[in-house]
Amino acid sequence: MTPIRYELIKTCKQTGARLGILHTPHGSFETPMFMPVGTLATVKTLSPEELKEMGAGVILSNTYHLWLRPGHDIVKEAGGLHSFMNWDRGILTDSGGFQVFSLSEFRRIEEEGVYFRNHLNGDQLFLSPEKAMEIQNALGSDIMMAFDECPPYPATYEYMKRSVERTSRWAERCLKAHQRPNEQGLFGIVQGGEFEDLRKQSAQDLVSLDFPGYAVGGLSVGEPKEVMNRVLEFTTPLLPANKPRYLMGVGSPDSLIDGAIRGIDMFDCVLPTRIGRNGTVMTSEGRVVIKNAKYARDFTPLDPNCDCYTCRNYTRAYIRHLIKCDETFGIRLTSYHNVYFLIKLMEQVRQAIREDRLGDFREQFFEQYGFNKP
Ligand SMILES: CNc1nc2c(CCNCC3CCCCC3)c3nc(N)[nH]c(=O)c3cc2[nH]1
Repeated sequence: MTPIRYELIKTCKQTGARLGILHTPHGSFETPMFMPVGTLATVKTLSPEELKEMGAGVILSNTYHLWLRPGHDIVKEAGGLHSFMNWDRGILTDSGGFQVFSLSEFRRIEEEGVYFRNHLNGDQLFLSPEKAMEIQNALGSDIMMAFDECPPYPATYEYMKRSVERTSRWAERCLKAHQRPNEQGLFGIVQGGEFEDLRKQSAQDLVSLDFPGYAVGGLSVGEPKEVMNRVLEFTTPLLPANKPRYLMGVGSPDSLIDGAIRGIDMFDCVLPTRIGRNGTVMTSEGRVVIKNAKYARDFTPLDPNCDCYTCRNYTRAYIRHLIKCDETFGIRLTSYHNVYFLIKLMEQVRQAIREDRLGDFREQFFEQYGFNKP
């Protein structure tokens, strides 16, 4: 029996968003949830204790990166990723498909797999469904992702159709290569771009293989937000209501709320730590670029409505000073706040679902954050 189980608690009467619990071998966590990204076996600058205190449940890592460095064999020898990085809650690993397309040039896609260059030293590499499963098996993640192609945006219908069919064949090969289905859950990834019939074909192919969970891939690749929302509107209903739905690579606060409203349960995004590293923070009143001179004598917290460690103890002026001086403590404070902000945003989304008012919450949040400003 699969170690991953989704429990639907209730549906928001105002929007249709779902409140659920994701049960994993490393704990049970409420959804909708935001999953911090820990590419190289660390959520950059933050400790596991800090992640726990802010309420992180599942974090992400990646087949491609850990295969290259330190090597999945070393992680396996350490007893798997949980012990290697001292994280005893949930871990989801992406299959490397996306990274091959986003990090590497000169790639060649064949039926057997993808030939590409190591983005660190230019060596020729080959990744396949079987190889991606071997690596994720060694990493010991609670949730593995099928090896897929995330096509570029935009792509022609013909290209997208061939890609969807190959991704479905690759998903089947992943299932066959799955060595420990009772210990690790494997999610299928729905592709098809913005073409409704291809999304339907992809979803039907994958649902017929009965995965414990499904991801909506191929989005947040440069398409307008209206396109993403439209694709979600006709894709999530194709997925079983009793299985978790993961929207890959999303995202900004508005996209998290709009994704939850369209039936998504799980999100991941590098945004909080990535923009945090250049001193940009998400606050309840919109983005703050802390290097801006206007904060030089601003002795208030990053976000007046935030109770995180950073906002309780430090001022904008101090954090601006650290970031401008390239002091490491500065990016720790901004990263902590940004991850905390998205995790707490999802707590507010879950509370709004409990009280059947996620539509009202969306209005109020968008207004305060400034998403509705023309
Ligand atoms: C940012 N937009 C976006 N990301 C996508 C991703 C990556 C999701 N994030 C994974 C982390 C990235 C950093 C390292 C750790 C794993 C996608 N992944 C896959 N496999 N397929 C997609 O269609 C797919 C589509 C995506 N769109």
